[in-house]
Parts: sequence; C-alpha cells; structure tokens
Amino acid sequence: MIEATLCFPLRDDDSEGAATDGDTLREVLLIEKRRGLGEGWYNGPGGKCEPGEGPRKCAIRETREEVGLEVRDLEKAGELRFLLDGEDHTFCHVYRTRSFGGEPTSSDEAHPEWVPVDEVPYDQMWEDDRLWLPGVLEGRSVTAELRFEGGEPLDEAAFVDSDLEWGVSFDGARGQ
Ligand SMILES: Nc1ncnc2c1[nH]c(=O)n2[C@H]1C[C@H](O)[C@@H](COP(=O)(O)OP(=O)(O)OP(=O)(O)O)O1
Repeated sequence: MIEATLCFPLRDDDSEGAATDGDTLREVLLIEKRRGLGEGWYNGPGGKCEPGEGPRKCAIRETREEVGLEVRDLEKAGELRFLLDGEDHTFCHVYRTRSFGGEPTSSDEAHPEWVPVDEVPYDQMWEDDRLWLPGVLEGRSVTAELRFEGGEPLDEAAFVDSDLEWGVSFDGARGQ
C-alpha cells in the first residue's frame, strides 16, 4: 500500500479588505496540482512518503518541494484509507498547521492559492474531500475508509462509498 500525506496550512487574514465588521477571514493554502495523480484538481500540498521516511517528515518535505513553505508544529488531523476495487491502495496521513515560514510559490508540481475556508472549491477536488475536509478545517479529527471502483489510475476510478469516524485521538505513536 502506498503511504502518503496531505498538509493544510491555515492562517487568519485580517488585512484591510479581507475582513469586514471585525471578522477575521480564515484561509487555507491549497494547491492546484500540475502533474501526477489528481492533476488539474485542488488539494493540500503533500505526496508519497519515501522509503524509511515518517509521514510527518514527508508532509514537511512535500510542502517545501511543492510550494516552498516551511511548515512546523503539524497537528495530525486525519487518516484516510483509500481502497480501489476492494483492495488497499493508499493510506494518507492528514495534517494541519498554523505555523509556517516563507511565502508560497509555484513549482512545476503545484500552484499555491490561499482560499477562504468557506470557499474551498469542492467541485474541483477529489469527490471524497467534501466529506472530511470541512471538519478537518474546523479543527476536528477523522479516520475514513474511502472506496473507489474502476481500476487504475485512482483519479479516474469512481468514488462509491465511505465510512467516517470523527473525534479520533491521534495521541502517542499514532500522532506521527
Ligand atoms: N481521494 C483523495 N482525496 C484527496 N487526496 C488524495 C486522494 N487520493 C490521493 O492519493 N490523494 C493524495 C495523496 C497524496 O498527497 C497525493 C498523491 O500523491 P502524488 O502526488 O502521486 O505523490 P507525489 O509524491 O507528489 O508524486 P511523485 O512526485 O512521487 O510522482 O494525492
């Protein structure tokens, strides 16, 4: 099974024009994927773990490689198990963070964009994301089994059903 990661940097944009009436606009950094699995769709920065690499290190490396952001203090927010035609395909660790340095910049893999959390373009993302990402962006934790059918590649298969559990604890080794 492939082990992969996703990382969702969050910030409050209270600059003039972004917020009105004292409200703060909460934003998430998404990427428009320029190549590979999910090309053309929005997602968080992330990707496959290298051999021997822990998922937290992978999320930090992939975010640096894809958008040039140095993310820190990652909080584990989810574990997603993607099945294709009844078989395990990818196990994805999901993180969020409010701590990072640098400015997001485009690479040949990804184009970054700060997006208000209530304007996430779910119609231009993996179909399952609308089930779990809103809760993750609200600060909740989730485990999910997400089932696809129709053969490789995964991003051309049909999303068929899911089981989600919220309020999961990622304390201890599972928090890695
Ligand atoms: N269903 C769904 N929703 C949201 N995100 C994903 C899925 N399925 C997925 O596989 N993913 C995520 C998990 C990973 O972050 C990427 C896929 O990794 P990929 O881009 O292939 O990995 P890279 O390491 O960037 O690719 P290479 O550079 O190694 O080719 O999608």
